[in-house]
Amino acid sequence: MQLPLTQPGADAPPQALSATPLLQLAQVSIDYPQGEHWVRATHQISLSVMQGDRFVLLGASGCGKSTLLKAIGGFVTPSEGSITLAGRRITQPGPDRAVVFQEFDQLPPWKTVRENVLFPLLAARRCGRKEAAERAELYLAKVGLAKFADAYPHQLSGGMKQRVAIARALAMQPELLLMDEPFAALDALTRRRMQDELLALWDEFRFTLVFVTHAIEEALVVGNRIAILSPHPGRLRAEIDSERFGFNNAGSADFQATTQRIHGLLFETPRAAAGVEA
Ligand SMILES: Nc1ncnc2c1ncn2[C@@H]1O[C@H](COP(=O)(O)OP(=O)(O)OP(=O)(O)O)[C@@H](O)[C@H]1O
Repeated sequence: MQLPLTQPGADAPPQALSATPLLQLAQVSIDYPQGEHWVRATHQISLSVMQGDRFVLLGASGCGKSTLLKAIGGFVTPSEGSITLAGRRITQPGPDRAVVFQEFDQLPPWKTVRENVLFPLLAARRCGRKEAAERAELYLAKVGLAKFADAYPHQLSGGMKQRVAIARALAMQPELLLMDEPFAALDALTRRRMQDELLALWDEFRFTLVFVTHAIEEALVVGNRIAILSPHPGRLRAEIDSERFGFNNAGSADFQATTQRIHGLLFETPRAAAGVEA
């Protein structure tokens, strides 16, 4: 069976043809200084993310996924190319992009769960105090943590901390939710549950997500589109439409075949990737 792959630089998938991309990366290269030299982390990557996409950046360790996400967040400046959000060039971090990281220590430990969600809302003047309080209650309830609003991060499990980070990010009602391997440090059962909960939140709020992972199955389940990056430096190898995959068909022949093909693309085994090489 042939995968619905598009080659790098090819047109966007059919459902998006008439829409304007929310996020656009055009020929983005990023270099880091290393001694007297520069090391290229990503090379001329072009991508378009549509409103409501669950867009996954998938690649092996060191291929530049986090670097690309940091550049979208405005924390890293590309050496060439441009990144635009709703037509505006990204040059610095802003409250229109909320980030959830992998690390459990992303929540200030001296603030309660409620304060953790409230603080960025107030600091960014995203809304007034009353609305901020209402948003904090709403999103904490949505991630199942209403009863823990007065707890401190050290009193929570890893999964609960990630739920707070997600509530904090969603409460900002950002144009883009950026997630950098948010579930990678969780045990397998919790990880799966968190993926499920994230999809349920997306069903309700339809935010636009850019999600970094190195796990093929996670990419297929979470994403509706997947960009596959090759390593050293990271280049766009292929783009996959993964809308049809979910937990309900994770054992299917189609799912397994797609997993194998992606594996071939990631690790450049020509046979496995036959017919879908970029
Ligand atoms: N601050 C930095 N300074 C110098 N080099 C860096 C820096 N951050 C990342 N790099 C280099 O850039 C390349 C891409 O790193 P990056 O963390 O983006 O990859 P990744 O795909 O997210 O990897 P992983 O899945 O292991 O987190 C690597 O070679 C890394 O060593």
